[in-house]
Amino acid sequence: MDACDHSRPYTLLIFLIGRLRSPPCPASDGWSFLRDYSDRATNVFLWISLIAVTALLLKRIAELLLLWARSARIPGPPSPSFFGHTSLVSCSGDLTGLLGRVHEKYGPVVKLWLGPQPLISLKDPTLIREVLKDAKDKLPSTGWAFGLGRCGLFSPSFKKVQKMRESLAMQLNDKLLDRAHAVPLKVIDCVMERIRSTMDKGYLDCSSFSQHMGFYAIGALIFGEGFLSWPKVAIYEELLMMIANNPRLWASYNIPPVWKRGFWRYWRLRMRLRTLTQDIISHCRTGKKISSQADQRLGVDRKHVNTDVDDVMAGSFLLEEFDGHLSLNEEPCGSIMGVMFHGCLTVSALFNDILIWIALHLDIQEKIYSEILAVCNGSAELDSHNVQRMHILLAVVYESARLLPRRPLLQRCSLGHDLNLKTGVTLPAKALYVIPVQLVHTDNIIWGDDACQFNPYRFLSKDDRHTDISLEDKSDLESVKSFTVPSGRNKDPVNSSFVLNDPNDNAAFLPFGSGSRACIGQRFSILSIATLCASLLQLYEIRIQPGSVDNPKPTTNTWVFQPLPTPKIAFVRRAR
Ligand code: HEM
Repeated sequence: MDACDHSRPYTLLIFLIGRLRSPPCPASDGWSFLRDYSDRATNVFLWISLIAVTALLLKRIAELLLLWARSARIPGPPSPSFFGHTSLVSCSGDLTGLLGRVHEKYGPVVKLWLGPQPLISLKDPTLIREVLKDAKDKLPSTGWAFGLGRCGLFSPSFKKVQKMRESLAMQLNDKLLDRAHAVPLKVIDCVMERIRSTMDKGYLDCSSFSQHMGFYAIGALIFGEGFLSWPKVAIYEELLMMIANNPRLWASYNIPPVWKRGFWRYWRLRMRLRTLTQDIISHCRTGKKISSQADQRLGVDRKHVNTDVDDVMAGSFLLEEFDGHLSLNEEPCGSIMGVMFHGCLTVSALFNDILIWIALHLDIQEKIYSEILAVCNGSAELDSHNVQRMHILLAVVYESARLLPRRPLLQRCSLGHDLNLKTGVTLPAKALYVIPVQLVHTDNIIWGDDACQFNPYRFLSKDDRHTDISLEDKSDLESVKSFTVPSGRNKDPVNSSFVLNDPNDNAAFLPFGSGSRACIGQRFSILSIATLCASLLQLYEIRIQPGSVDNPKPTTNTWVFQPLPTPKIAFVRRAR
């Protein structure tokens, strides 16, 4: 037996105290103790890690089993393998079509398995409204979609976005739309200038023209009109679109695919975009500071000023809103770039669809033109108030948004608690809920037999009867063409004949989502798109260039409306 064994310290502390009190025992040097000690410490650490990882795994397995047991009651096709329907979903490449077939067989609430994760799809409008109201979270995505970094406004957790959503929505819906012009006149001038310069050469590519309009409208909304005269605006547009056209590739990776060369190219573009965004932000801030200093010097109280200057600066108040909500660990440009991407892509896509629809339906285009003349009553002034009275035009915007929703699937999740629906169905917490918007938007039971056709009249009702008007009832709409004003009662020529139904009253109208996470830009987008359309139609007829697409008529398959072809369009100046 070792002579010093009886006094061998067990912990490092006792060892150090022992060393201080008495000289080291010659038979056991300090090193062997330290070696022994580090072995024991490593063992303890490994054991603790093993127990912690096992506990976490067991907890996760227990949660999955519970989720599995709760979801098992929801109807759906049996899971073919351990991986569930994952391969079916990825092989078909058309989740909406797959959900359509499953809904047809199993009813309005169905379940598929994505590995151990249940995906619950809902197709009934009443249930959809309930779920979109109560399920406030979204499942976290990889966040690599645009490589924006932490982006507060589009964060999955409702708690994190709630405040920012509310105040931005207030700015957009109340303050901004109260202004005379939802889209600054300067944006409209820029667009007209582009048409003038391009039309000398011939035809315009519809999608790139719409992209340009969307970019200017959203840029001016966020940064103010100073955005339009910013010297780097063209490079910014090019970069933004280069990144935006590539998102799906990077969105599919859970970790950044650093081993791919394309990723680094994407990374460099994204860094350049971020630098440019910071540049425009400081450009706007400086402009704003200069203007408010000038106000102070001149003793101007902005609240009581209603001039063009006020309009010029008003747009960039959204920037202050963003500033106020940024937390310390958030990337400063994340939310702004998020809105830039989302706003530009959605607004330009909807605008593109509207141009094509009205170019394909010249009769409707003419009716809108008559409506514009009637509402403006000879004046060229198109303010927001006037545009809100253009019911056919607004109905065309709604119908275009309905037929080709930009988000074919809405997703939600309830992180905290199960959802007990009024019908008695319980949706388990942490499952992924999806709404196949395209299926709902093309459902004949909800929208009638012409669900897949372009019929803006479905959003209009006769003033006295308030019933939906379908294509067959078109004769009823002749009065819209002539805009006869009934004597004495109502001097508003359009409202006297027809009323525009609020599309959001219909739970199946979901191009902007619905409920607690609905799009906060809906009102702004509709009004600004309608204003841009009315400004164009006031001066030009929009025509499709013959032969620019093989088949200009859009098609539908069983479940899904196919994207519209992208034709070349011509702007034919109207005779005055
Ligand atoms: C035609 C234009 C637009 C369309 C079709 C559109 C559509 C959508 C859709 C479908 C959603 C998801 C809603 C849901 O899950 O229920 C959404 C979310 C959102 N939209 Fe839009 N959007 C448009 C324009 C805009 C604009 C101009 C802004 C801002 C200025 C904006 C801001 C947002 C924000 C912040 C969210 C996230 C809401 C959240 O997660 O809480 N959108 N949008």
